[in-house]
Amino acid sequence: MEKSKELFARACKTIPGGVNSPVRACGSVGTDPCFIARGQGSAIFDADGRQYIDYIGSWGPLILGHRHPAVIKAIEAALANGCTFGAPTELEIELAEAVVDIVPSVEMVRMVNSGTEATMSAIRLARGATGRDGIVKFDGCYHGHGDSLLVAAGSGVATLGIPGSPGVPDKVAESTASLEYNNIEAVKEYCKKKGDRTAAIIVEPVAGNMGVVAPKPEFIQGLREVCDQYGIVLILDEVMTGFRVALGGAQSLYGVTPDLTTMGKVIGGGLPVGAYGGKRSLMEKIAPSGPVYQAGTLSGNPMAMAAGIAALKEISAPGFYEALEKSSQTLADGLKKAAADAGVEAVVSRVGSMQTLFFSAGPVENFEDAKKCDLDRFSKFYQGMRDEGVFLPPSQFEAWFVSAAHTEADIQATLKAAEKVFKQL
Ligand SMILES: N[C@H](C=O)CCC(=O)O
Repeated sequence: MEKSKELFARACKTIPGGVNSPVRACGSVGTDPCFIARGQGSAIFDADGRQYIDYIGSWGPLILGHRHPAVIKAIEAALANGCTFGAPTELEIELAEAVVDIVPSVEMVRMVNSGTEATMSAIRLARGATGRDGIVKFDGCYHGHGDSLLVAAGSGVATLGIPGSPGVPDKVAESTASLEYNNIEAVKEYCKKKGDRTAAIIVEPVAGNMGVVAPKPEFIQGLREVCDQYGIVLILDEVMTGFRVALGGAQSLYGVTPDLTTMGKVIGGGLPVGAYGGKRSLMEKIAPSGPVYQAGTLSGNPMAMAAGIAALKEISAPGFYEALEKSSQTLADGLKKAAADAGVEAVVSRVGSMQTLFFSAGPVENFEDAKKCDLDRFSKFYQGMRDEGVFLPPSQFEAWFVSAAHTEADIQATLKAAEKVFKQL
């Protein structure tokens, strides 16, 4: 028996579904997960010793690839002083200062341990600051698994085809409205009726959890105007896009200034870090400087802070995003050509180093478009690529991530594999 299969059977006995996050199980693409033994640069190696070119990148954090020397060195140096203290350290200030320097809308920032924690805390802050309960999100956007935000969510919720989750009280779900992504008119209509009861509008400025869907400029910029009109807190959820689509995140690409930004993934350099930050007047409402409570035993963990600082330093180097854009574009253009040459209807939707291949004849602009794509074809494509040594997210409702560790040879090998697999579809 293969080692991955053996490990999966063993995991299923003690871990629900055999995994610690549903999308890893690969059930929707009709296969079992690969158990991973190690990673290096753009490559990962499974428990059976097979090597893959990795486009999951731990779902986004690994913009520098696996085991980047600067990140490893920083973690080792922090570890030498101890794992955790539950008391402030200078490293926390350094990471906070780096974030404030890079993202102009963030005047103050609080570190947490995950993107979910960041969005949950930002929602609480918006409710506490406005005295309102209502939240607006968008169909197919995913903001972690907090109760208020699982309504019509993307990512694993979309992959499993479930509308929400049992266990979320109706009262909580009722305070969240989910509207169509990229439809600013729907937001204006909603706010005419309920704007004065809405605490926050939260959005992925580039959707990555229904597959990658770019925002229409009038949508993303229109949200700012609506929030100003009704006194609503605008939260850009940049857990995926922050430090990813540009150094300053999607807000710098689209020229939108949010009240609050949620961050995760790249900010931790591969260790568990989330953060939320924004206007000083809002952030000062957080305990202990204000009444909105939020805390964390391991928040600001020294190893995680050190990894984040090292990662942000690397990605701030001149030319970093230009090089990433070049390899991402080569991959996207090559995939489009390979699909067209094979007579396969496909759309590559890309913003920077995030992209998704949709099996669709037309553009994908919202969750409804994404759900209409040929998911069966996606499953076959996924399996074919995996057999060829290319490790893609096992769901169309996810983003592929290109990292600085992907070489021209990696991209060309991926395209060669895709040419072969498209022809088999
Ligand atoms: N799309 C999710 C996060 O961004 C994928 C990660 C997970 O659910 O485990």
